[in-house]
Amino acid sequence: MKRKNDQSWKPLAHILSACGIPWIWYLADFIFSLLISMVTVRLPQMTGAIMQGEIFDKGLLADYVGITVFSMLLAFFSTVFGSWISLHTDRVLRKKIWEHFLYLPMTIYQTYKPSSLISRITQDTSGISYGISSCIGVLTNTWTIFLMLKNVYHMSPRMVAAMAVVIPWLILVSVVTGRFAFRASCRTQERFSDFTAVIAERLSNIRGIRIHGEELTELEKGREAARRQYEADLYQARVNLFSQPFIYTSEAFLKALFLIYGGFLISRGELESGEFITIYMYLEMLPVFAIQYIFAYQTLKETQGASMRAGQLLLEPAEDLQKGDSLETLCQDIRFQDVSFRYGDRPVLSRATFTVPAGTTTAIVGPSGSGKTTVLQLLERFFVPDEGCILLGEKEIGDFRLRDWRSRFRMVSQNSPLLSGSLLSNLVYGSRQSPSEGQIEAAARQACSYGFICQLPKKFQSETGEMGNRFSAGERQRLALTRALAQDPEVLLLDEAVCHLDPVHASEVQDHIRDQRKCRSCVIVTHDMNAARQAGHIVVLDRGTVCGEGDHDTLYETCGTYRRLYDRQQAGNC
Ligand SMILES: Nc1ncnc2c1ncn2[C@@H]1O[C@H](COP(=O)(O)OP(=O)(O)OP(=O)(O)O)[C@@H](O)[C@H]1O
Repeated sequence: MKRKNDQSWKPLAHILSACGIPWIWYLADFIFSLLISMVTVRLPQMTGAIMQGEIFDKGLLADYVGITVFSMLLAFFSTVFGSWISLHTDRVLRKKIWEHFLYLPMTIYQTYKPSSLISRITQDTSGISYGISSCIGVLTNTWTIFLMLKNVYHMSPRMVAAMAVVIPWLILVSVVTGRFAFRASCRTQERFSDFTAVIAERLSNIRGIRIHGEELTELEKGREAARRQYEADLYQARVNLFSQPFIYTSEAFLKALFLIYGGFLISRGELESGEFITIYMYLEMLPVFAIQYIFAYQTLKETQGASMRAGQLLLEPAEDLQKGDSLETLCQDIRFQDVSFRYGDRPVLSRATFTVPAGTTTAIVGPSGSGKTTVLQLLERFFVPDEGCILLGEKEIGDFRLRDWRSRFRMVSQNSPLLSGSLLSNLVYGSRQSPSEGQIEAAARQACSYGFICQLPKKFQSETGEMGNRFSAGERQRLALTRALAQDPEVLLLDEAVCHLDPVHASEVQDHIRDQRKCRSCVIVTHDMNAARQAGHIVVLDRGTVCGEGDHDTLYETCGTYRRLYDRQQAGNC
């Protein structure tokens, strides 16, 4: 990962080229702006002519009024059109970034806190569209200045030469203030995303805060994040404050230079008074353009800052769900062969070798933290082994099309969050062909959720609340099981899938699942040794290594870890 303050333009360039920005509309806006420029340059010329004595020329006066009204109308439409394009660009960028987020590999979510990514979509996009508009403004200004200089050249070539003197000063001011603006923008973006992350994480876990009575601690954390945000905002304000003297000095410098020099040329008879008025009106405009240049450079640097993290994420390759061989069915054994895996620098699995036989229930048992859930994550291909390989028959599972592969599995985990929406929308979530009402009802009966769903006033149309928080953990687990069973996957992955259920419901659900398991492969991760005992095949993990594999009787005889886990639970049950 690159340094956060790396002032590279690559992420911005990537965003601009890859996100489907509506360039054709920007081109139209640009052409529109050029038209405005031509009118803007024409008006001072007409004013000069009128002041030079052509006040009684009715045609000129009518033209003057007409062009003034026309320029106002153009400016109005240009503003409306420009705002619309910016809003449209925001929408396009948000869509693209969201799409990319959905397909980023899970390893990226190991690196970035998901909640810190929120502002990449909500805030940074506006900075980028604003930057594009500023660039168009710069091009239009350049064109306007060119037209002005051309007109001034016809009136007095010496004035044009005088104008050229201030350009290096403008460049210097732009570069110096722009670099500070870039740093300030990076800092503000980072702090804003940290602040968002802190608040988002706390709000989604508000119950936990109340349960533990940690309101004061969290208040302090929120305050700290707000303080850091305040510091960054203050820095940005200081940069703006520091820029102002530079910017206004350039304006004063420009005006003074031209006025003095213009007056000098008039006194020598090298310039007409009407021409002087035209040039003076241009002079009045020039500092405004100069300031726009300076701010445009600043804005561009801010845009660079805003695009840095969103762009870097867009540069991360997304998972390709379509690449690889198609997979009709999973009717072969899956074999882990010398698989080693680490989260960052934390080793989790070490040369793990075992088999998940097809059409059988495999239980993965072992002490807490031994790597059981990680095995399921590797099976789902959320991660890839660092060493070794996972084979389906003779082929590496990475060779199969990811979309095909994942569609064969359905996982129910310890925490089975639902998405906000109706119960029904959650139960059909992820199914390629929506299960029929009958299938859903049958699955709900097997997962023991049918009873409590029927008691809800709106039954299957009931709202689930954020992350399903209108249901208890046990109910959420039963709903997650209902969803998995209704979708009838080839392989069920159950990670402590009944751990939140009371013993009656747990054993009822387990009985139903056991009946189901007869016709499909199932991998269960469990601390319930009685449930594990009933599995056809058991894998024992201890601190990331496989220390036993086989059925209950064999393992009880040969594997010390298994025997200890089993005996201790039986003793606890007595
Ligand atoms: N996303 C992660 N990032 C870093 N380390 C992780 C991550 N997930 C798990 N770990 C670590 O990897 C190890 C194995 O975790 P895993 O969840 O696979 O264990 P487990 O056997 O399923 O544990 P449990 O029985 O407690 O659910 C643990 O030490 C855990 O702290």
